[in-house]
Amino acid sequence: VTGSGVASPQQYDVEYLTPISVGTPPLVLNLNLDTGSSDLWVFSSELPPSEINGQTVYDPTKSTSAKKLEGATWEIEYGDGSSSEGDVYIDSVAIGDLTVTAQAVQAAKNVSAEFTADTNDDGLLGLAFNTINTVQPTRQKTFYDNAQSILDAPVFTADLKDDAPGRYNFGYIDSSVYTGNISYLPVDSSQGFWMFTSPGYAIGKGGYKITEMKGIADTGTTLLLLPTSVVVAYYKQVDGARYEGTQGGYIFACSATLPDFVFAVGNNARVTVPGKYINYAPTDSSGTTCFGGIQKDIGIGFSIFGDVALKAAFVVFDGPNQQLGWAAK
Ligand SMILES: O[C@H]1CN[C@@H](c2nc(-c3ccc(C(F)(F)F)cc3)no2)C1
Repeated sequence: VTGSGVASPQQYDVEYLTPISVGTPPLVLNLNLDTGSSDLWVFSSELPPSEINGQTVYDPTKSTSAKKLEGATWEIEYGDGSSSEGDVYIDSVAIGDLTVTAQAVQAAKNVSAEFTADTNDDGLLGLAFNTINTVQPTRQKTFYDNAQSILDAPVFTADLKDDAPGRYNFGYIDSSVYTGNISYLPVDSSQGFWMFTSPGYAIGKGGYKITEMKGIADTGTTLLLLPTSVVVAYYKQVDGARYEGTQGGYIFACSATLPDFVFAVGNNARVTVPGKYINYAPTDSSGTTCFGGIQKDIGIGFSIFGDVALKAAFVVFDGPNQQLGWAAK
């Protein structure tokens, strides 16, 4: 079995949403597929109406295949401080032709203001490792983990694009959407993430710099968060760029030319992030000052290769072999 879902960018590619069917009859929810977490949670009829603002809600009492997981609860907090919590139902979940009949669907009873404000996002579908699922007293498996036994190949791929629809594929590698070879790196899943180490980088036409960057492939994070030394070196190449505490990062004139950022995957493969992707978005409606797509990873404990980096590559997530594949496209 295989499955495929379109990944539609929201404004400024801040996140990508994929249509997922939940329950019987199938209810289509637009979920944020997040390789940096492992909970599948949805806006639900159990929320206070004040916390719903246009989202489609899952009502388990309307799904003939829903079964309450008695006594189970969950609560999660994301990197930006947003959060949600609720209870759990076992129900059918499908992405394209791929159906998992007994998937833990975490119904939200409360969501933080950031989620209420994100009107197109009906919830998240976590694609990291089961060990960081937050359901108590018994953690639940991710959609990908549940699907592995029926998938043609036990992998999923991410093909995110700059301001254009991309795709998440499950169970196969579509060789028509990437160029050259796929370079595989070992994954350290001990913290529950798709964590890998890039051995070095280059900035624009500059020389290659050997420096280990240990980070996670995280489709749910918008930007590319890197070690301070790398970020300082990058913005030294951008005239007028400066760190602006009140904005929370590096900013520059929107008219600035940004160099490409190249990171190594293994010892002889490279991913080139076009400078255009690193001119992330205006900081205000005047559009004179722009916010950088590369920022510091301070306080996280590792780097985060978010959408700014991932949309420059075709990425293969291979759980059973604990490896990440990277290809140009
Ligand atoms: O926690 C790490 C795991 N992956 C990253 C992630 N962050 C979000 C997120 C989505 C939507 C919102 C909101 F709508 F603005 F509230 C907030 C955070 N989704 O994945 C960070």
